[in-house]
Amino acid sequence: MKIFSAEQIYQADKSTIQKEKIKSEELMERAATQLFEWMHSRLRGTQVKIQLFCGIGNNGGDGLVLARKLNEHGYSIKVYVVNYSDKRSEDFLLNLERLKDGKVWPDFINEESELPKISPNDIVVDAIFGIGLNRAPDEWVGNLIKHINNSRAFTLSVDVPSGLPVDRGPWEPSYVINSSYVLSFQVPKLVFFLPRTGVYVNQWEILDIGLDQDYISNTETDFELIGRPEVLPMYRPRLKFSHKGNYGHSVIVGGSYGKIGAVQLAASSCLSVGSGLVTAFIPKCGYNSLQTAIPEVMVLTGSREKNISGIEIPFEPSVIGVGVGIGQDDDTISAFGTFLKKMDSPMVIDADGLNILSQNPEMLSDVPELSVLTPHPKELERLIGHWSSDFEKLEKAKTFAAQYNLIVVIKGAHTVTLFNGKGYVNTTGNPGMATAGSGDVLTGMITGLIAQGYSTVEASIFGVYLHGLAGDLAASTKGYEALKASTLVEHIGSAFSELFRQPEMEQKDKS
Ligand SMILES: NC(=O)C1=CN([C@@H]2O[C@H](COP(=O)(O)OP(=O)(O)OC[C@H]3O[C@@H](n4cnc5c(N)ncnc54)[C@H](OP(=O)(O)O)[C@@H]3O)[C@@H](O)[C@H]2O)[C@@H](O)CC1
Ligand SMILES: Nc1ncnc2c1ncn2[C@@H]1O[C@H](COP(=O)(O)OP(=O)(O)O)[C@@H](O)[C@H]1O
Ligand SMILES: [K+]
Repeated sequence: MKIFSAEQIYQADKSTIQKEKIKSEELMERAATQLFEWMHSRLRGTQVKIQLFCGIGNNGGDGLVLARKLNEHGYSIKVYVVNYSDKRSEDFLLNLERLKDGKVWPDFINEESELPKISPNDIVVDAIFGIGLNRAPDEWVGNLIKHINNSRAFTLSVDVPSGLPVDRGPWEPSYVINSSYVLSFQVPKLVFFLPRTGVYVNQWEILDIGLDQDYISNTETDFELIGRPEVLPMYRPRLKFSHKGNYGHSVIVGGSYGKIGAVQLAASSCLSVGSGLVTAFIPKCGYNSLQTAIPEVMVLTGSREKNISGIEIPFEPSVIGVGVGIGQDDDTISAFGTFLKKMDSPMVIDADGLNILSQNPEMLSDVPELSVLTPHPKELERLIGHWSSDFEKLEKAKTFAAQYNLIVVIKGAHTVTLFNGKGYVNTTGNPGMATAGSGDVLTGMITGLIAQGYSTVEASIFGVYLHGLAGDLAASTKGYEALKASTLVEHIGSAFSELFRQPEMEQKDKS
């Protein structure tokens, strides 16, 4: 699903109005009707107090239309207009009149007003600012936002949490609504998925308000949300008369004394994702444990006992995944540098492989183009330097990826894969995956997919999705805390099956 910028959403809006020959107020009515139906289908007339805080733009207009509809259906409502500017939008004004026609008179809140009482049992509708926010809210509006947050009432945000700009970080982090639920129009907003701004959004859902589909499909976006519909077409079915030679030979290079487990996890996930053959290249100390733990994996050892000091692979592998548990001994660093110089086909680089690159940036130009780098935020910071907002991070990482023609997978709650100026935002995964070794599993999975013929960018997007899905399936039986990286590996198979689960089967399961 495409993630639009605010500018593109306004364009979609315009294009819909022109094409359907409707007025903007009709689009607002359509949007707010969706909001109303969402609430009404859940509340079914329950007499809970609903406090609606409406700004003076179109987001506020949506709130006013919703208030009118709630009122018509007998809900107990209280409407406030947060009067932060004289520049009221036309559709706001029109709907203010319509609300008054229905004998609802809002209270106007300004700098002098007392803060209204909000009980934790109330429902707050947050329609103060939408995607039109273009500067920090004034202090008194910020204080109102803080007051709403402190009330602990269920807060339903219209389109976006008020105070959260959609194309940058907030000016003042405490002047943003902490939304219990965001009902966002037509397209998801990037800020919902980034670590510093996603925290304002507990849950979100898209309401289809029928914006122009032609515009949506013909418009290129900088970011795309990756769900099942996006990854299914990437899947490469296994053929009946195929053999292991058709699915590639992966090599996992890594490990050092005390960190052989990282290679074990990567090699075993590489096999589980379907690589035909897997060889691990490790220091001698890991030979027995690895051979014992995973009989399917072939093991090559370097000349040293405790670390890798030279990387020699006596055959032509389909792909190499390097770096997990490899450490940063001087001779490992120089072995890695020599190895990069020899290599010309794309590889996957993780963990200390990345740390070696950040400390020896001259090696970056030897990384084969289209290779995949899988940093967690700390590793990324070492590679690209500090950032002051998620947006700056993405820009810097994009520039870095473009400079070396690489794929950069920024791991986290919503892993973002960057390639060719575009970001692919993952939707699977859960906090149970914040556990030792889960990144090693991802490295093995991406490597194993490349071995089978997936392009490196597809392997990254698909691998990240499957990895998160395996995590979600694992969490559904193990919970978050008990989830271990090896449990992720065990669930890779069911993650594949889950991809092909039919909606009918899901329905049956529920009944
Ligand atoms: N296509 C769709 O998806 C549809 C969208 N719809 C809805 O429209 C919403 C966008 O509405 P919007 O453009 O009127 O902007 P909104 O967020 O209400 O802000 C109002 C104005 O406030 C101002 N302002 C900005 N920052 C400020 C600040 N800090 N302190 C004080 N003032 C500030 C700024 O005006 P300025 O003062 O800069 O001239 C701004 O224009 C969208 O989120 C959705 O809910 C639906 O109705 C139909 C279909
Ligand atoms: N809160 C979370 N939600 C979803 N996925 C997560 C979360 N925390 C971590 N992950 C995933 O788990 C993996 C952790 O990788 P990493 O930090 O490299 O772990 P390790 O170095 O221990 O192997 C990444 O793929 C990341 O996306
Ligand atoms: K809002």
